Amino acid sequence: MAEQKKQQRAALLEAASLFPLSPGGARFSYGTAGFRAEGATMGPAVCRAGTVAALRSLKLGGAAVGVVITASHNPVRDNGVKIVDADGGMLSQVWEPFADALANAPTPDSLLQIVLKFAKEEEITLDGSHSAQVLLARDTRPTGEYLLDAAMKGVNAVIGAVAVDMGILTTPQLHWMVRCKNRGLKSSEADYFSQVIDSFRCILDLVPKVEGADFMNNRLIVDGANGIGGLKLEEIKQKISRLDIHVRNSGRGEGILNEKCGADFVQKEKVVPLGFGPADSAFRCASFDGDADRLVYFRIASSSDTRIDLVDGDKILSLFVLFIREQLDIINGKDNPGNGVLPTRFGVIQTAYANGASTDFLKNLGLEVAFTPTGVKYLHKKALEYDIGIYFEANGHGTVLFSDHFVSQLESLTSELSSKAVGSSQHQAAMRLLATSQLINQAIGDALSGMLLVEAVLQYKGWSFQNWCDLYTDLPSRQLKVKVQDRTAIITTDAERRVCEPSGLQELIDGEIANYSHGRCFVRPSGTEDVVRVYAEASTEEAADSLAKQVAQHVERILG
Ligand SMILES: CC(=O)N[C@H]1[C@@H](OP(=O)(O)O)O[C@H](CO)[C@@H](O)[C@@H]1O
Ligand SMILES: [Mg+2]
Repeated sequence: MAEQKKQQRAALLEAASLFPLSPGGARFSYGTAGFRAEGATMGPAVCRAGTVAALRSLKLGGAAVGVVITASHNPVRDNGVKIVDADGGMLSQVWEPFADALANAPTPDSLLQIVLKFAKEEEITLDGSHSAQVLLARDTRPTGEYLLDAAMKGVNAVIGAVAVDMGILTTPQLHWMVRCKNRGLKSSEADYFSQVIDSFRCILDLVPKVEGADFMNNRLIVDGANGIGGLKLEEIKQKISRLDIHVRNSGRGEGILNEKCGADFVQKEKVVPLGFGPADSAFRCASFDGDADRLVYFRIASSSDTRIDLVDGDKILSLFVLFIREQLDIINGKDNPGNGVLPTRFGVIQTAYANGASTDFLKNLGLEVAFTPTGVKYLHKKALEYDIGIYFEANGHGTVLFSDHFVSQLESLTSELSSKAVGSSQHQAAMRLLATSQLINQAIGDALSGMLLVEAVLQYKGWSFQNWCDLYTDLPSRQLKVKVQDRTAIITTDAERRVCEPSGLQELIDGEIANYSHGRCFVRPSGTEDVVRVYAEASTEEAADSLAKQVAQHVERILG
C-alpha cells in the first residue's frame, strides 16, 4: 500500500511538472462556466481540471465524469475547460474552490499537498484500489488537441482513473453522454442522434391535421458559428424529417469560429451574421454558438438592410411554456388544471437579463417565475425543484427539465390511455410531452435539440415566425462592458439585480433609473471576462442606450 501511495504522489508531481504555471500569469478562476483564457496558456488549468474530474469520479464511486474543452462563443484564440458532473450537469459548486486552488497551485509540490489535503477531507482513497472514469471531448478550436492531451495527462495522474476520448463533440452532447452512461442508458453519439431524430419525428406525427391550414414554410437556415454545431447538423440533416435545413458557417472552412456570426454575436449585436444576406429575408434562421449550447432565432428585417428581428432565449422559453401548458391543459381537462389527472408543479426560471416584457408575459399567464444569478449552474439547480422546470438565459442557453417522478407518472398515464383511449386528445398530449422529455436535453441547454423542439412546436401550432415574434414586444435594451481595476469589488444581491458594494453605487443607479419610463438597470462583474457588465432597459432604444451609458460612467468613476 505504501508503495502505491508513493507511486500516486510521483504521478501527480510528474503531471504538474509537465504543465507548469507561467510565472506572473493571471490567476485562473472557475467562473460562470469553467476556466477560460487564451488557448496557448490553458495547459496547466486543463491538466489540473483533468485531475479534479478524476478525483470527482473516485469520490462518486467510479461514476463517469466529463471534461469539455471549449471556450464556447469566445474568440477562436481562446480556449477553456469545464467539468461535467456525474448527473450530466455542471460540476458541483462545492468543488469549485478546490478546482480553483489546484489550477493556481504555484509548484508541483504545492499541487500535491492540495490534492492530499482535499482527498483526506473528502475521504477519497488515493491508493489506486478504486477505479474512476473521465469522458473527454473538445470543440473545433486549433488548441483543442494540445489541451486534450493536457487533460488526459491530468486524468492519468490519478492512479486507477481511465480517460476516454469521445472526440470532437458539442458541449451538450458530452453532458448527455455522461448523464446517460451513469443511468445505464445507451450513451454513444449514434444513440444521441437517434434519440433526438426519433422524438422529433414522434412530435411531428402528432401534429393535428387541420384542413386548409397554411402550409408552414419548412425551410430553416442555420448559422453554425463556424463551429461544431454546424458540422453535427450537416451530418444528420438528411435524417430530419419534414424540415429543409440549410447550414451556413458550417465549420467546414467558410470562416472563423464565432467571428461576426453565431448566437452570441446575433443576440448581442442584433445584426445579420456573416454568410446571410437579403435573399434570406423570407426565411426563418437560427444561430448556434461555437459549442452549440446556445440557440437564438432571427429573420432579416427587410431585404434592404442588416437589421434583424430577433427571437432570443426568452421568446424560445415562452414558446415552450405555451406548448407544454397546452398539453397539460389537454391532459387535465381545461377546467381543473393543476389538480386533474396529472398534477404538475410547473416552474419558469430566468435571470436579470431576461427582457422585462417576457417576464410580464409569463406572469400574465399565471406562471411562477423564479430568478437566479447568471449562469446555467444556478438556473439548472432551481429548475430541478419542479415537475417541469424550464429555464433560459436571454442569450439562448436553456432547456426543459422533467423530474423522474413526473416522467414515470407520464409513462403510466400514456400506457393506461393506450389501452383505454388510444388516439384520444389526452393520449396524444401525453405522448407529446413524453417525446418532448426525450428530445430536449435533460443535462444542459442544447442548441440542436432545442432547435428541433422549436420547429416541432411551430409546426404543431401552425405558426409562422411572425406569429412567434408577436407573442410580445421586447423592451429596447442595451448591454455595455466596463473595464475596471478590480471587478470583484462589486457585490450583488437579489439574483444580481441590486448592488450592495461598493456602497452608494446602487443609489446612483436608482437615481438614473428614475429618469426613464420603463427603466431598469443593473450591473454585475462578469464570470467569464475581466469586465463589469451593465444592462439597461427602457421604452426606447435611445433611452436604453443613454441609461446604460450613464450607469457605466458611474461604475467607471467609482471603480476606475
Ligand atoms: C450576459 C451574458 O450573456 N452572460 C453570459 C456569460 O457569463 P458572464 O458571467 O456574464 O460573463 O457567459 C456565461 C457562460 O456561457 C453565460 O451563462 C452567461 O449568460
Ligand atoms: Mg456555449
